[in-house]
Amino acid sequence: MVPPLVLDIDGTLTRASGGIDPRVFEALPAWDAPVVLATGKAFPYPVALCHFLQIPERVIAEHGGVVYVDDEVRVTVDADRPRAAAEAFVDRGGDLGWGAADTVNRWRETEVAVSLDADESLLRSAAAEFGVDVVDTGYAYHLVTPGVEKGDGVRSAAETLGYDPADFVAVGDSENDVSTFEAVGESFAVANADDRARAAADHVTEGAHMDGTLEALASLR
Ligand SMILES: O=C(O)COP(=O)(O)O
Ligand SMILES: [Mg+2]
Repeated sequence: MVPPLVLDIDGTLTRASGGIDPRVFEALPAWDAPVVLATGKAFPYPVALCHFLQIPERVIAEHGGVVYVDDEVRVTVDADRPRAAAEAFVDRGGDLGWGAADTVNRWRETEVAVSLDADESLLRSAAAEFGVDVVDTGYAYHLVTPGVEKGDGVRSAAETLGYDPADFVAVGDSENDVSTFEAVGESFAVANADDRARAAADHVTEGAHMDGTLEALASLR
């Protein structure tokens, strides 16, 4: 019997050059236990990935701001403080960095993502003023209300699915996966992971990105 999984997306199910690794389309539908996607991305992105993978929609989005498992959606926080911080950042000349349509934030319900090209010190000072955390995923900065973490989403998703969080095995790559690693029974950081994720994980894979994730999954079979 294989364990249920919590999988990060960016850096974990992607290729080094970005974009989903096509091997995901074999590995995840074939996994014989629940798979929960836990990401910093806005809610529709992991839902769409589940949809196109043809797996049940089990999603922790926006770092735990939105948890969606078994037809139950929980929005755990509002976006007021992150949006106020983002507005102050923009008023002072900052640029979120996603263009006019801003599809990165357009459907985001609980936080605001900012391009890594942004002026980091301007962003951090606006965030500090509004009491908002800046989470650096390696793919974007996220303005997040303190206390919102993927790990809480993992506990809530596990409960809905009728599992103990410790039954889950997680794979991830960055500081936004540390709370996931703390919530589950066993954790893998892929080789491209940042220092915080590596330090928090039970194992660090030899392979990077999806190679590392497949290595972790093989060790569980
Ligand atoms: O959206 C991001 O910045 C990172 O997303 P991830 O949590 O799936 O790695
Ligand atoms: Mg990631």
